[in-house]
Amino acid sequence: MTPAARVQTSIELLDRIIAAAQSNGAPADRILAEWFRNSRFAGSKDRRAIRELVYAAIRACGPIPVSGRAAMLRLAQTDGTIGPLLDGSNYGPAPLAEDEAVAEGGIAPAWLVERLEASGIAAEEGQALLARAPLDLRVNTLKAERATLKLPEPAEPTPAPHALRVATGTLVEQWPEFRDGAIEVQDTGSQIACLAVDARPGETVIDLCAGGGGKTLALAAAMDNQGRLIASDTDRGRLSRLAPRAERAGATLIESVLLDPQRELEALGDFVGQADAVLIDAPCSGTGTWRRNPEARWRLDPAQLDRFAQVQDRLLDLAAQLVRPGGRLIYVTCSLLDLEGADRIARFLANHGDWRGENLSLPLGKQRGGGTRLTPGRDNTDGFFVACARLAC
Ligand SMILES: C[S@@+](CC[C@H](N)C(=O)[O-])C[C@H]1O[C@@H](n2cnc3c(N)ncnc32)[C@H](O)[C@@H]1O
Repeated sequence: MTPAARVQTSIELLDRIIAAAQSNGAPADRILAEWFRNSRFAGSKDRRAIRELVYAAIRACGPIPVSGRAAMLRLAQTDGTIGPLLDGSNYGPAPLAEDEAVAEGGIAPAWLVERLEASGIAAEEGQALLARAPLDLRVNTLKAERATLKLPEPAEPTPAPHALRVATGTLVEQWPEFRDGAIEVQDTGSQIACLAVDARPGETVIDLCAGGGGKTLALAAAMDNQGRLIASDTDRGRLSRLAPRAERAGATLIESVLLDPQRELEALGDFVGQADAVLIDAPCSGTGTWRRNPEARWRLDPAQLDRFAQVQDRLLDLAAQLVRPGGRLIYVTCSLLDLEGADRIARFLANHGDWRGENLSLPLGKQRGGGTRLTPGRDNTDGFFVACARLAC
């Protein structure tokens, strides 16, 4: 493909990504993967260039752009190589017309920027939300140790005890160490959220919103396969991804429990008042993960944020019923908004007099309200809010 054809293809893909964001359709990654699958004429260099152009254009626009071309024109204001390619050549984009729409820049739509600022995320912290995310691994202590593990490419330790950082784009899934379960891909922030659970061998631990089990696997390793580890979720598809991952990781203690939405306690009845710890990795806006999913900024609205907060409150109340006297619950969201972090744990503690907030001592992050917040700017992790509460004995 010519460089101009790559730009035009990126514009067309951006149109699809914008339409999908407006209709709650497929995420950008899936739209790109599908196009690559169906466009055999595009070689690996074309694919890499198109992916980079598309993501750079998404990052360049704050609010949702009116069109892919408007997004590309925005990017052209900072990337001088694009303008000359708007030349009307075969398969290339049409030349620039007078008064063409150029998308607005910025970090996010204005209402969301306001919410972030009110939550203490502005200036450099705001810019960092759109940087490129590093690629972190967790060494699975059921199979290996960070100090002695040999990997095919250089890897640097991060402040999480089992984490290693490798060059972004490294195809770790092809490494024998990945296939053998010695390593998992997991952001350092996510690993630190698991540390907050302080799961011990022999305990009964519930990972209430386990999804595909990213955190469950870290808890299994912390428990050294001893005790009971319940992985529950309402999403059958996500939960079904856990079993093969657990097998690869040698995590043998995990019990998966599919929950019925609104009737979660029916499947978890045996655990009422029994768990030493319940992790609530709650569904949220994902504002802390924009480095990986920058178009997620275009999918949020204020009503949706309020709905997330309601679900988070419900899950906190539900989890509290599962904890034994003296046990703990750990509340986590990958959001930087106080509405989904400090405000939620404050409400929980205000409504449950027999629970106390507990300070966490974590290798990264800074106190925010009744919890610890990790941010892409300060900690170079995904953004997380993590809080711990303990039930009186
Ligand atoms: C942030 S994701 C979890 C990610 C996962 N813990 C990991 O580390 O990979 C939130 C999960 O909550 C689940 N969820 C939503 N509503 C739920 C409910 N009422 N009970 C349990 N899980 C729920 C979603 O299906 C989703 O998998």
